[in-house]
Amino acid sequence: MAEPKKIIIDSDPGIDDAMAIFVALQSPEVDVIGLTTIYGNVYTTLATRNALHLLEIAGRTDIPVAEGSHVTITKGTKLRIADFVHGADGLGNQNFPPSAGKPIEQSAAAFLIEQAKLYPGKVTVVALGPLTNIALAIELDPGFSKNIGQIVLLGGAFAVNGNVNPAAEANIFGDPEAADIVFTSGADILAVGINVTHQVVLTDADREKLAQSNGKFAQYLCKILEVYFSYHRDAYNTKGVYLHDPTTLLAAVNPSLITYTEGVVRVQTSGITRGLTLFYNKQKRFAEVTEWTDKPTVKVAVTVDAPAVVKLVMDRLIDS
Ligand SMILES: O=c1[nH]cnc2c1ncn2[C@@H]1O[C@H](CO)[C@@H](O)[C@H]1O
Repeated sequence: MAEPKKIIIDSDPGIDDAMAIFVALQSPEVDVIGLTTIYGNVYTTLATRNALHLLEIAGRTDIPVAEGSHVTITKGTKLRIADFVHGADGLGNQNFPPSAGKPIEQSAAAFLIEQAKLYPGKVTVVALGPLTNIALAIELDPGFSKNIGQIVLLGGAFAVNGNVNPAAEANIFGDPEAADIVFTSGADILAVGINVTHQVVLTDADREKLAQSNGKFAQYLCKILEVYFSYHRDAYNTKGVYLHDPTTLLAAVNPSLITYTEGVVRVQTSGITRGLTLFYNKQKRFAEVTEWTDKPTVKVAVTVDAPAVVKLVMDRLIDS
C-alpha cells in the first residue's frame, strides 16, 4: 500500500467535525499529523478544548493541536457562532469535562507553514471551518501556497442557496476576505460546497445502526448527535443530517468519491451577498478585464457518490 497521505485538519468542532476527525483517525489511507483550530461552530478557545477532548477520547493525544485565530483576517471580532447547530459546548450540550491536554506553543498558521515546508507538496490541509488560518499562512509565507500539497475545503454554495442566508454558506460567511485570499492564492484547492454535501445524509435509521453497534466512536457520536438532528428537523424539515465535514474529509482521503470542475472562484465581501462564492468556468472570453481574469483556477466538487460516503462513515465509526 502507498505511504499514507499526511493531513492536517483545520476545524471548529462541532458535531460533524467530531465525526470527520474520528473517520480520519480510522482511515489507514491518511496520517493525521495535527489538528488546528478556528472559530465557527464555537469560539476558537472552545474549538481547541474540543479538539483536545476528541483526541483524548480517541486515545491519540500524540497528535499536536495548534490553536488558530480568534479574529477574522481583517481583525474582525464580531463573529457568527453556530451554537444553535451544535449546542453551546459545540458537542451536543454534553458538557464533557475538560481534557488534560494542552495546545502546542505554535499558532495554527505557524504550524501549517512549518509542516508544509518540512514535507513540500506532501501535506493536505482539510479545512472544515472559516479560512482565516489558511489565509494567514498564505500572507505570512509567500512559499506556502506552493509548499502545501492540497487544500481540501468545506465551503461555498455553488449555484445553490447558502445556509446562513440565500447568498452565503457558513464557512465562507465566517471570513469572506480570508476565503477570497485562499481561492486566489494559486494553491492546489478542492472546494466542496453545500451543493455537494447536502446530497450526503445520515438518516435516523443510520443513527440507530450506530447506536446498536459496539463501535467506540459510534457510541460517543450517538451521545452528541441529537442536537444536530433536532436542528435539521427544525431548519430543513428532514429526519436526517447533512454530513458536511465527513464528506469533505473523505474527498481528501479518496478523491474518486467525487467529480469536480475547474475554474476561478471569487468571494463577495460586501453588501447583501457578502460571502457569496462565484465560480467562473472560463468558457467565455469576456471583452473586458474582470476581477476573475488571470486568477488561478481551483477545483470545485460537482457530484459525490453519496451512498459510498455514508457507507464509509458508518463502517469506520462502527469498526472502532
Ligand atoms: O444553518 C447553518 N448556519 C451555520 N452553520 C451551519 C448551518 N448549517 C450547517 N452549518 C455548519 O456549517 C458548515 C457547513 O456550512 C458545517 O460545518 C455545519 O456544521
